[in-house]
Formats: sequence, structure tokens, C-alpha cells
Amino acid sequence: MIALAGGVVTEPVRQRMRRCYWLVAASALVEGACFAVLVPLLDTLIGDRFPQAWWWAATLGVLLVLAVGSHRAATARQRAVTSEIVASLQHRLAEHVVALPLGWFSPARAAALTRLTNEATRMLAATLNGVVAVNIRAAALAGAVWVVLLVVDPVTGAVAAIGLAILVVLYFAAARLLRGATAAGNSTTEQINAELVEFAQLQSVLRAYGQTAQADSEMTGALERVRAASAAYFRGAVTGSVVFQTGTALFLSAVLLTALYRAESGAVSAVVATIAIVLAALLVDSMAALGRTGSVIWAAERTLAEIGDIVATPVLPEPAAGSDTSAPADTSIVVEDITFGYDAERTIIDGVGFAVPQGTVCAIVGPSGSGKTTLARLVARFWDVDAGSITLGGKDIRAIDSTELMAAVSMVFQDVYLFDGTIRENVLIARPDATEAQLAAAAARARVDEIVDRLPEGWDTTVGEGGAALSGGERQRISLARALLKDAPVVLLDEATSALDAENEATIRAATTALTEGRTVLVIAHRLDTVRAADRIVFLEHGRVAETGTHDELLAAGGRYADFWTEQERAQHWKIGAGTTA
Ligand SMILES: Nc1ncnc2c1ncn2[C@@H]1O[C@H](COP(=O)(O)OP(=O)(O)OP(=O)(O)O)[C@@H](O)[C@H]1O
Repeated sequence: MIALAGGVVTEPVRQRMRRCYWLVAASALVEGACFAVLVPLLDTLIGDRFPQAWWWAATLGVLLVLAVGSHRAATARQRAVTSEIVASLQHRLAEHVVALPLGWFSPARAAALTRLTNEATRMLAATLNGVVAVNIRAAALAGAVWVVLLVVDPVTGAVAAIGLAILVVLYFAAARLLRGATAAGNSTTEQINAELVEFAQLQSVLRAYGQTAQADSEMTGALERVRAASAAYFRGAVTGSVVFQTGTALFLSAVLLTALYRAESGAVSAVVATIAIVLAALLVDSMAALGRTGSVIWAAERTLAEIGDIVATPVLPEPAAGSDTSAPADTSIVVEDITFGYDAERTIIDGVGFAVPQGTVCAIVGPSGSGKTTLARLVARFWDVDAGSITLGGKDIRAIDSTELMAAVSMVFQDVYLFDGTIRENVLIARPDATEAQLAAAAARARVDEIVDRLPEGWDTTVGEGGAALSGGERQRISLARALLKDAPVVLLDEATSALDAENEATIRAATTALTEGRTVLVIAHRLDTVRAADRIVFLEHGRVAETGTHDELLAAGGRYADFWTEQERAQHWKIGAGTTA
């Protein structure tokens, strides 16, 4: 676990952790020394040798003071180091996450990140420092006690050594059993949780299509698997615990019998035999302390592995220091023979090329799954292309500093994400230094002012996690207000496909027009008036450009676009804009 932590905790904090562990071990050794002094003290006391007994008592007193002092110092240091570990882990995560490709972020990953940065990190720090320290203390104390036992009676000490070795083997065997059962139980629980969420979300569909009986039986099967997984977990846990406890009992019995035999044969005094048995009990107690913390350590190891996975995710390379830092010449976009796949098995964008001259509108049209969203996101460098290049103003976007690239681009995609803050904060994130007048102008154009006027707390209304307190249309308006406030020269836009009421639709159309006027625009088009107004249409199919041209040119060509167009019209999925004719 400490080795795993090495990958995510910074070196200075690791050094402080190491110093803390040494202090804990030293404090345990002082405690062990107290037991060592107890032996001659009891011996002299029972043998009526009071002058020596006083000396040993004084030595014990000094050692006890040292033990308490060092224990306190170790605990104080542990507390300080725990907060340093929390800060170090959070910093490491934050530092890495801001450099990750935008495409890495999904709702599930965002949720995992929140969990990891908060409770999980604290739990991990407490384990790394507190629980590991408990184990180090237990191991150091067990070692010290065993040395005392060996000195008191080498034969009993040797028997204890053999017993301890067997006990350690049993401990790891039991731990393995329990760890396997815990891992199996956890993965079953995670799978079932996902199934339960899906079952709940699909309720309306299942009921509408009369599929509840089959879904119920699948759910019953899933619950049966949960029951079987917990039974397996308890079997593993109970077997592990029984094996370890039996080993402990056998160990104590072996030491007891040896000490008795040694006392009976006159090899050691009764006092020494008694002390040996007490020391053996202390040894077992230390071992049990190790056993109690096992599950906490495994949970922490899982968290560490999750953090390790995130910090091992490659970041998007920034332009090398000293490379050309000149700004792009203009805002024209050139996509040149690009290829991209989310994984090595499947190519999603396959040799695509087109140009969007400055100040023009390029519409991407194509069937569902043809790669339109992926293509638009590649232009914002959500991921790097596998082959080919994308340039902005003649400069490869990989050679543009990511902050500069983001400043040049406004994105309005369908999965609008609002964070759990006020409406004002959610709009201002686009331009935190905007004046009240600029904010009001953007809000008016996107009709966010109507939303604000309607709500009792106005601009200070909290939108809830992901904007849950607002409707889909309202979230889109806020997203448009953000983009309008940002006022970037390049606009990447995914037109709304979801059904909106007439008022929302008209508002969003007007705001979109305001946003795109005079800009270089790449729009995933779902509306007739957008494609008609576009300077160029790129028709995508299976990740390839099937055709390009204007709407009229492509219709006249009578190719794939014309077929697609006719089908869309027939299916009435194409949204017909006001003032246009089909
Ligand atoms: N994050 C992702 N990881 C893996 N595959 C993905 C990811 N996003 C999209 N895909 C896959 O890439 C392909 C193209 O998806 P994309 O969303 O780009 O198409 P689209 O043309 O925008 O579709 P739609 O019009 O339905 O939104 C699809 O097969 C999709 O399953």
C-alpha cells in the first residue's frame, strides 16, 4: 500500500510520512523496553532484592515517561501528516485533471472525481497515516516483546518464533480468503446497483410496453445473486477468521506448554515462565491488531488504485517551451485528412477533410452515429486526432496553448452542464470580469432575463446539481447566454434536437443567430433554415465525408444528401424553420 501511495503522494510528503512511521516504531520500541525492564523488576521483587528492585522501578518510570512522550509526539505528527496527505492527494488530482483532454470528462467520471477528491481522499489519508501507523506500532511492539522473550528464555522464545512464523502465514492465508470474497462481493454489488438504477429508470418504458413481468424476474435473479455474493463473503470471512483464531489458540498453547515444561524441569524459574506466558499473550494481541485493520487497508488500496488510474491517464501535450507562440493568423478552420477512434478497434472519423473560411458557416449533416459530434469536438481538441491535422488560422491546434484555444472557441453542445451554483455564477463562468451591462445584454439576447424575472430569487437562484432545477430549454438558454457573453470568434454549435415549446424554440433560434453572426461557425445542423443558410454543408456518413456543397447544389446533385433530405422530410424529423419552405 505504501508503494502504491508512492505513485500519487509527492516526495516531500512521502518523506514526512516515513519520518512519522519511524517515530511510531521508536515509540513502540520504547514500550517494548518497558516490558524488558518489567522482567528484572518482577524477578528482584519476588526474590526480595529491594535495592535492585528500586533501581529497576526507577528505570521503568523513566521509560514509561519516554513511552508516553514519544507516543504523544507520534500522534501529533500523525495528525499533521494526515492533513498534508489530504492536501497532497487533492492537489495531485486537481493538477492532473485540469490537463486531461476534455473528452475524458463524462458524468460518471465527474461523479467519481468528486468522490475521490472529498471523502475518499480523507479516508485514504487517515488509513495511510493512522491505520498503517497502528500496524507499524503493532509489528514493532511484537518484535520487541519477542526479543525480550528470547532473552528471558531462549527455548520458549524459539518456540514462539516458530509459532509466530506459522501465525504470519495463517494471517496472510486468511487475508487472501477475505480479500477474494470482498472483491467478488463488491463487483457483484456494483453490477447489481447499476442494474437497479437501470430498472428504476426504465420503469415508464417497461410499464408502457407491458414488460414488467420479465423485468421483475430479472430483478429477482439479480437479488438472488446479491444474496449468493454475501453468503460467499461471509463464508470467506468466517473461514479466514476461524483459521486465524485457531492458529492463535495453538500458538498460545504451545508457548504455555513449553514454559510449563521448562519450569517443571527446573530450566527456568516459575517467575520467568509466568513472564514468558504474559509476553506470548502480548504478542498475540499485537497480531490481532494487524488483523483488525485488513479490510480498511484494502478499501484504501482500491481508492489509491482509482487515483493512480486517473493520474496515469495521459494529459494533452501542450506546445513545447520555446515553440512558436504567435497567435493564429485568423479564425479559419482547416480539417485535413483526419482519422480518429475512441479505441484502437474502431475508427469513428476516417480521412475527413474540409475547410471553414473565416466568418463562414459550415453545417455538418449526417445520419445518427455518423460521427458529427465527435468531429465537432475534435476541432475543440477534446481529444487529439490519430492522423491528419486540424488548423485554426493556419496553426495546428496542437501547437496552440490550450488556454488560448479555449479562449478562441465558444461551444454550445446538447449536454449542457450547469454546476450547482446560482444562475449568475453559471453565466459569468464564461467571462468572470464581465460588467453588469454585458451580463444583462447576453441574458436579454438568450432570454435568460425572462427566467430570472420569473424566479423569486432572480439571478441568485440556485440551479441544483447539473441544473436539475431548470427545464431543458432553460438550461440551453443559459448555455447560449454563456457563449454570447464569452463572445469568442469561433463557434461550435450542436443544434437542439429535443422537442422544445414554440416560445423556447423561437428564443433559442434568435439567440443562436446572434451568437453566430460574423463568426466562424461549425454547426451540427438539425434545422432546415440552418442548412439552407450555411455557406457549406459537409455530409458525413460512417465517419467519412460523403458529399460537400451548398444545400441547393447537393439537392441538385441528387446524391446521398438528397436521399437523406427526402427521408428526413418524409419522416418529419427535420425541423422546419419559420419562413422557409420544404
Ligand atoms: N465517448 C465515446 N466513447 C466511445 N465511443 C463513442 C463515444 N462517443 C461516441 N462514440 C461512438 O462514436 C460513434 C459516432 O458518435 P457521434 O456521437 O460522434 O455521432 P453523431 O453523428 O453525432 O450521432 P447523433 O446524431 O446520434 O448524435 C457512435 O458509434 C458512438 O457510439
